[in-house]
This record gives sequence, C-alpha cells and structure tokens, in this order.
Amino acid sequence: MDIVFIVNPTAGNGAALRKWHKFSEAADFPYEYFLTHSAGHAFRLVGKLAERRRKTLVIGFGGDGTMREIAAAAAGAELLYIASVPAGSGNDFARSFSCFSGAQQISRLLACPAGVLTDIGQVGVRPEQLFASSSGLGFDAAVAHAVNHSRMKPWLNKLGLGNLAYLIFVVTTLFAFKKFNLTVESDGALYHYEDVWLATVSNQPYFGGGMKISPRSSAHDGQLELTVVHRLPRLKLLAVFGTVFSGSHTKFPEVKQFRGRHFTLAVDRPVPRHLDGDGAGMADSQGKLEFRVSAKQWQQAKL
Ligand SMILES: Nc1ncnc2c1ncn2[C@@H]1O[C@H](COP(=O)(O)OP(=O)(O)OP(=O)(O)O)[C@@H](O)[C@H]1O
Repeated sequence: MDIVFIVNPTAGNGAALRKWHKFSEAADFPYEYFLTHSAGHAFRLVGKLAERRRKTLVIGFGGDGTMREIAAAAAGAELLYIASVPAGSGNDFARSFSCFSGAQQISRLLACPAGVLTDIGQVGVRPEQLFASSSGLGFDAAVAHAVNHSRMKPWLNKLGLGNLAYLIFVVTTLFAFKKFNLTVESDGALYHYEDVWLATVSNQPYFGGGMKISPRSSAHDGQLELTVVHRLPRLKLLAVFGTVFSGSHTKFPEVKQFRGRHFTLAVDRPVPRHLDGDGAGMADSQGKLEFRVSAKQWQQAKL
C-alpha cells in the first residue's frame, strides 16, 4: 500500500507543519508528501491520487477544511483509504473519523490494511458541494466567518486557546446577528419556522470544535440530521450553547431535530452558509438549498 501525506501548512495557524516535521522524523516506512498551496489544492491532489488506481493510504495533516477536501475527492475512489492527524483549530473530523496520534500506529495499519465505507453529505446538485461533518446556515456560519477572519485567532491558537476564539465570537455575533425565517421540506412535508438562529445538517455529531450539535448522527447510517434553533431570546441562546457540549440542548423546545436522507431549506433573506466550518457564501430567498446523503461514499482507514 502506498502512503501519501497531505499537509496544510496553514492549518491550526502553523501547528500542522510543526506536527508534520515531528511526525515525519518517526516515520520508518516509505511515503510521499505534499504541502498544500491554497484552498482546493488538497482536493486536486487526492483527485490525482485516485487516478493512479493504486491502493493508497492518504493521511491529512490539517483541520476540518483540509479533511473535507480530502474526503470529498476520495468519495467513490475505492482504492483510497483516508485518515487524519488532527492539526487544525476545531478538529471535529478527528472526533468521529479515523485519526493517528503517532507513526507507529501507521506501521500497525500497514500490517493489516482495512477500510470502512463512510457517508458524505451533499449540498446542491450540479455542481454539488460535499461535507464530511456538517453544513448549515445562520448563526453558526456567521460565527465561523468571524472566527476565520479574525486577527485574534492566530494569537489564541498559538496560546492553545483556539476554542476561546470561538466563544468570544459566539458572544459578539450574538448581538449583531439578524434572525431569519426558514421553510424546511422533509419527507414530503413543509415546516415553517420564524426567528431562526441556525439550521445545521449533520453527518456526524460534532461541529464548532467539539459541540455535540447532533448527538444521534452517524456517518454509517445513510441518514442526515437537521437541527433548527429558533425563537430563543439572545441570552437564552447562550444558556443553550452551554449545553451543546454535552448534547443536552436537544431537550429545549426551541431546538428541533429531523432525520432523513434529504432536506430542502429555503430562507427569506440572505444568510451566511458554511461547509464543515469554512464559509460557503450566502443562501438567499431566490433559491432553495438541497441537502442529501451523497450516492458516493469515501473509505476511512480502519485503525
Ligand atoms: N497554503 C494554504 N494557504 C491558505 N489556505 C490554505 C492552504 N492550504 C489549504 N488551505 C485552506 O485552509 C483552510 C483551513 O484549513 P483547515 O480547516 O484544515 O484548518 P483550521 O481552519 O486551522 O482548522 P479547523 O477547520 O479544524 O478549525 C482549508 O479550507 C484549506 O482549503
């Protein structure tokens, strides 16, 4: 089996590159590695690896954005086995999917390679956007946008306080965010919600750096879960956020959850969107967003 490392040198504000240097010193097997140059590069690299038609273990050094690109490009490529070394800020991918903590683990996998087919979520149809963990719109996307563009984030990451950056922007965005109206189509029925904070579609339980937004989600059940948070006064939203880490926010009546293979969401005004925590532009009142489980699966390396 070939081994290829894909390292995003900017992930975790440089932590990925430092981790890679340390990790590679301990690697006593042959491998190739690539440093990504820009957004989209990991996707293109993995696409090229798929064309080689050789059994390959692809290990991403980065966070959720890097791993989304890798998993998306590996969807449908049956000879690629994917794992990560978590090296981003949030690392929700590594909370649910295979990750290595050291080079010795890789040697053990090589002795007996195996994979697990894993679902990936899809937004839109042509061109579709794929997400490994979650994609949504509203408050969470506005927070992700604010965190990713903040000058404070690199400093807090350096101090190992990346989650604090997220919490700071939860509070500041709380006062600036304009709620919206949402129509959900699920299983042929329509549901209307007013004063919506967020609607997030999940393929695995975690988002936002360890928040268990969708406790029942599994990337092995052919289903997605939609979480809608609406009609919550600002300060109560903070209280609900406090319970998301344990997953107990679902007991609040203002938190609705749906399960299905397919959801359509429509909003009444421009609302920011995210794909695995990276900004994905705006949803607007002109078009509907379709979320579904992709027909293609990607293969996690089985540790
Ligand atoms: N050389 C590069 N320069 C700038 N951006 C890059 C480069 N290589 C990859 N990227 C982009 O950086 C984005 C952010 O990376 P990633 O999500 O892995 O790290 P993070 O934001 O630190 O972690 P997390 O998403 O877990 O919080 C990815 O979406 C990827 O497309």
